[in-house]
Amino acid sequence: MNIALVAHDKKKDNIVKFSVKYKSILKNHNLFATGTTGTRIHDVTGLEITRYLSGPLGGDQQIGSLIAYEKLDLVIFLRDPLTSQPHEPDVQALLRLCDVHKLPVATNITTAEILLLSMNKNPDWKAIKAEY
Ligand SMILES: O=C(CO)COP(=O)(O)O
Repeated sequence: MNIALVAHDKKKDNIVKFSVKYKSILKNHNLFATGTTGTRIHDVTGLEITRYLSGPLGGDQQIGSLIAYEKLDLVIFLRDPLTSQPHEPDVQALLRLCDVHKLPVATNITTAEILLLSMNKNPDWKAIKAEY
């Protein structure tokens, strides 16, 4: 699968912890990330990650472009719901595109675990998307 990993600053420790916990799964997939998130994950896990610009500098839009071209299978975007973001329109645009393209997207860690584990185990998940 092609998986995007993105996290707001207060959620970066969580996405790093998640990446360490699931490194054995993540290493078998193609990983994409916004700049700082990707660097944090790579530095701790050594996972190969295609890194884009930092989110506030256009990285969310670059991930959005991958979504628009249907290049991604899963987006894990650990949002910080308690802090306003200067690039909130970009965040909304990325999440909107996930819905436009019926892309599985997790915005909190519990959903992230459930989606990664179930999609990794069940390669037939694409049939759900195709059915509707
Ligand atoms: O801001 C972000 C998501 O909106 C994430 O960007 P960074 O990974 O560069 O911090």
